[in-house]
Amino acid sequence: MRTAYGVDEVRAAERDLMARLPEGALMQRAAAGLAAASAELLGRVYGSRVVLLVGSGDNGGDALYAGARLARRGAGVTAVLLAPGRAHGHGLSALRKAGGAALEAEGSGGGTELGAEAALRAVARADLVLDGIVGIGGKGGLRPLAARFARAARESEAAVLAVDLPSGVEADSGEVRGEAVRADATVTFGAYKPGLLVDPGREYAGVVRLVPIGIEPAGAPAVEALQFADVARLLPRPGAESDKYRRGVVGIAAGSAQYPGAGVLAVAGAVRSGAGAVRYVGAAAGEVIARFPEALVHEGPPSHAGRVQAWVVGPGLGSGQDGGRLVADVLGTDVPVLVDAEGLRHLEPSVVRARTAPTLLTPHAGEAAALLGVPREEVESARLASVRGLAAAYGATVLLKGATTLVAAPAGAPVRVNSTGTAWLATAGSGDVLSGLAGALLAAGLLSGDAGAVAAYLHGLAARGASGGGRGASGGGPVAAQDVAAAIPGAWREVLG
Ligand SMILES: NC(=O)C1=CN([C@@H]2O[C@H](COP(=O)(O)OP(=O)(O)OC[C@H]3O[C@@H](n4cnc5c(N)ncnc54)[C@H](OP(=O)(O)O)[C@@H]3O)[C@@H](O)[C@H]2O)[C@@H](O)CC1
Ligand SMILES: [K+]
Repeated sequence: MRTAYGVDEVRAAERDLMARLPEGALMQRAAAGLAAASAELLGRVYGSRVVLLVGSGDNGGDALYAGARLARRGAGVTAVLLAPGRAHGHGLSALRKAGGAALEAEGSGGGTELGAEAALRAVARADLVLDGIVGIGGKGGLRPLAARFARAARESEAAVLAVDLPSGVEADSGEVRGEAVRADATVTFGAYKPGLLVDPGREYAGVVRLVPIGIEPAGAPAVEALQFADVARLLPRPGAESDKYRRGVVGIAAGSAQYPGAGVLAVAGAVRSGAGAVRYVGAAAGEVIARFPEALVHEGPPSHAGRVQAWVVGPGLGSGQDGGRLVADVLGTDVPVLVDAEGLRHLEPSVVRARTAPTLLTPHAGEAAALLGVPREEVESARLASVRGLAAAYGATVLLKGATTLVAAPAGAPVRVNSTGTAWLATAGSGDVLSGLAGALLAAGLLSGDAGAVAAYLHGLAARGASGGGRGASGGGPVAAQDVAAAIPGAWREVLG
């Protein structure tokens, strides 16, 4: 499991350790990790041009000490001081002693070159820029001078390495207000911060490397990401004695005369995901049976369809009264229910809260915005707060779709983040497949938070497999939703194998 801790937890762990170590020891560990990552990005340190963007806190101190190490190895290192009188004193001395220079980006203080213009020219000419403007002490959006240098770093050809986290990204949430540094890589210290795993912050961080400096945050992480081994542990495996009921019967109430395909794709996701049997209720029974003769189709309300261990309701339902009746009927059962897509339009918080069995809601940003009564942009810019808010309001587990998927439980457990997906996955019908997949896992007995996170993981992996993109998020070619469903068994084998 990859875990990420909030600023308060990291600070508390730092205090505990600092009390037992000589002064400056943690900063030296951080600087050593930064210098090693810098050397990797540069390829050759000797003769390279390195610029340090140095703010007024310890984040800038880390950059200065790393710069001193690089200067000793023959790099030409220039520190750009954004708050000249307040830069980390010992770090600045160390840099100067190692042969590095400093420019003052503000005011008309001393130094060999003056003013922001010279500093901006240095950034434009650099091979590597180290972003030590702010770390976990950052508050609000970047101030104007810092924002100007964040832009300059982005416009320069230099590789950009963020110290602890890209300046302008909120450590606890991944929110970005205005300008932020866009890094090719980030070296983070002691623990991942939520903002490095959650969009939009994640996109600014590039490749993230964790440098252990000895701190061990206590308590539950704020955010966690399942890894291969975690998913393998959670995946249901049929035993010799398993019959279809033990494997789990999943019910799918989806599709309409207008959108029969959504019903077919939700069934496809469930059939490919280990369900013992799939029952289908809805207007696309003919299409479903034609494609999946193994499905059991029923007429009448879902609650009369026979034994089911979990229901999926919503994909492709019309928004009319029929949809509302179907959702109400399914929510009235005492088994786990997943509500997706049009089904989400018929939700009453009080009805969901009153359920005794788990409910899993799977909105994309637009649907989440409608549920919260806010504009879509607000959900996209504050994804962590949005998913937590929805889970609390509905007393349900919520899976918020996106380039990274977030899964929040109502009782405030760590939010699960998944980034196995690929940009090719943003295609019509892929959400329907996800609902069938997650429904099958619910029917197999997984807890709703596990079912959501494991489904998101497999769905992303299947899409990568189908797109031929390997394990990278941007490779490969187009995929259709049915290709994703067909690739689920392969993704499953990959995890177990
Ligand atoms: N945790 C650990 O174990 C270890 C942590 N270490 C390192 O320490 C870092 C934390 O250092 P920190 O506490 O000194 O805060 P930091 O991030 O440098 O920023 C504070 C300064 O920024 C300023 N500022 C604030 N907001 C701003 C904005 N929007 N735009 C512009 N400026 C803004 C603010 O200015 P002020 O408000 O005071 O005017 C203040 O002076 C951490 O990220 C890691 O790199 C390592 O050395 C190893 C061990
Ligand atoms: K930084």
